[in-house]
Parts: sequence; structure tokens; C-alpha cells
Amino acid sequence: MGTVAFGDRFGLAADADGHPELSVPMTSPGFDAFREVWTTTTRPVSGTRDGLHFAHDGEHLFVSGTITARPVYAPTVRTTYEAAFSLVTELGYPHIFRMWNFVGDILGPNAEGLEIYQDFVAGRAEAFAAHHGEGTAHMPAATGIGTRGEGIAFVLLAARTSTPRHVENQRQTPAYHYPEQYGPKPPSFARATLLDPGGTLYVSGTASILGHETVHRGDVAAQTDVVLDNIAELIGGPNLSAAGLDGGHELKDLRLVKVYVRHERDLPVVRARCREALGPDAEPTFLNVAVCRDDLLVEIEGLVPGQEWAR
Ligand SMILES: C=C(O[C@@H]1C=C(C(=O)O)C=C[C@H]1O)C(=O)O
Repeated sequence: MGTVAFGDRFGLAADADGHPELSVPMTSPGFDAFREVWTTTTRPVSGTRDGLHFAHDGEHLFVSGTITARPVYAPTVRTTYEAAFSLVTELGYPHIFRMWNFVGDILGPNAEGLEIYQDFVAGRAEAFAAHHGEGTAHMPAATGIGTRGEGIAFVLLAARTSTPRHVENQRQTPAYHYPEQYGPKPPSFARATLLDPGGTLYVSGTASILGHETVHRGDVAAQTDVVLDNIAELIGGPNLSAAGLDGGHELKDLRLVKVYVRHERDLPVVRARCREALGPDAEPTFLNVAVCRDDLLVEIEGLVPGQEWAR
């Protein structure tokens, strides 16, 4: 249905079959470069509209868009994300269950001195409010992460008939309730989304944050341990049960794990801790990018495959 190429360039195009292919510059020597390909068992229909590329198969929809570098992002983020949300509705896949937001120069200032991440977050919040109203119930699992280039790109996955359940983490303040010290608008995402009962559990980008505060500034090993503990709590039985969901998982159940490491020098320590905590089947990939706060050194995401994964 769609591909994300994690490598050294930025761009969005149709691949040889007409399906969206987004390229994001996120690697450097010693890190990984790879293509994440979202597949389906039926032949997807693909197309473009308003500069967005999409493909859908009757149950799932993949949409990708890009925004070139500019002095201030919020107005363009708003119109681009609103266009994507309209597309989702018009094509009949109203349940967004996962988003990735790739933000170039994420910690740099925009032309007005606002951090580019906060500039992005404001535009996205406006798009969510315009499309879904002021509530938070529809906010999906997401990642908002730096790249090694400029401009913003995103991918969203949406479903036609599934009823996604969005899950918070008892160890963390919901991001949409972060206090104003982090920026004019809080980030619009949930900590995880379960696609269907017994389905795949998508785990958002998770960092060394307890409550709303960064912990273990400057200590990448301790930050990695908090991230892993945060994810273990999020996917474990008690937290899922607090969200009204059955079951519970462990770190070794995670797949498609992506580990975002800010500093090249920290890779060996982060890799060693992930290997120990995740077990042999997680096959984590490592990318070399900044995280959404200057004091965060590492971020991890992944998913727990559900029954549809086996098909
Ligand atoms: C690390 C955090 O946020 C990051 C930013 C996100 C976003 O803005 O979409 C989503 C998850 C993380 O990638 C956090 O606030 O805990």
C-alpha cells in the first residue's frame, strides 16, 4: 500500500506500481537504512489529491504528505493535515489509528523564534480541532520525531470498519494535557492504539518522560531504561485493564521496533540495553535523529502484532 524509505533523502512520489513512497533522511554511518513496506492481500487503489499520495484496499488507507521548509509551519501544517483528514473521511476510512510526523530541524527556531516542533504541534492541533472538534478521544498513536533534513512529512494509517481504542500510560500525563510550558498547544496523540479487540497494538514514540517531565537529563543509559519501563507499563495487563481492555504484553512481544538516538556516540549503549530488554525477535532498527525536546536522548516505538498480522 505504501512505503517509507528511511535513508538519506527527503521526498514523496509514486513507486513503480503507483503506490506512495515517502523518503525521509534519518540515518548516518553505523545506523540503519531500510524500507518499511505496508502490504495488503488485495490490490490497493492508489491516487493523489492536494499533493497527498494515498492507497487503500477496502479496509485500510495509507496517506502521506510533505511540507517543504518554510519560515513558519503552523498555517501550512494546518491546511495539509486538514486536507488529509478530509481525504480520510471522503474515501470512507474515518478511523485514524497511527500517524508518523517527521519534522526537519525539530529543535531549531522558526522565523518567529518558536521551536519548529512547537510550530508543527500548533498547526496539527488546529487541524484536529477544525476536523474533529476540541475533544481528544479521536487522537491516535503517533510519533513526532526529527529528521536529518528540512521540511515536514507525515504518514497516516486509517481503517474503514475497525473501532480503534486509544490507550494512555498511567506513568505519563496524556500528551494532549501537557502544561503550557512545553508550547502554546499540547501535542495531539495517544500513547498507543489498539486496532481491534485482539488486533495489533501500535505503540507511540516513547521517551524518558514521567508525568510530563523529562527524567535523567544527560544520562542516555538511564533514559533508555525509563523508555523501556514506560513501554512495558503501557502494554502490560494492568495499564490495558485500566483502559478497559483485555490482555497484557511484555517487551519481548514488540515487533517493528524503531529506536531514535540523538547522538551517534550513544548508539552502543542504547543498542546493548535494547537487546537485553527486547529479546532476540524484536529486530530493532536504529536511526540517528533528534527527539522533540532538547533534553531527550532516545525514543522508542513499536507494535505488538495482533491476529491480523498472522495472515
Ligand atoms: C516523546 C514524546 O512525544 C513525541 C512526539 C509525538 C508527536 O508530537 O506526535 C508523538 C510521540 C513522540 O514521538 C512525548 O511527548 O512523550
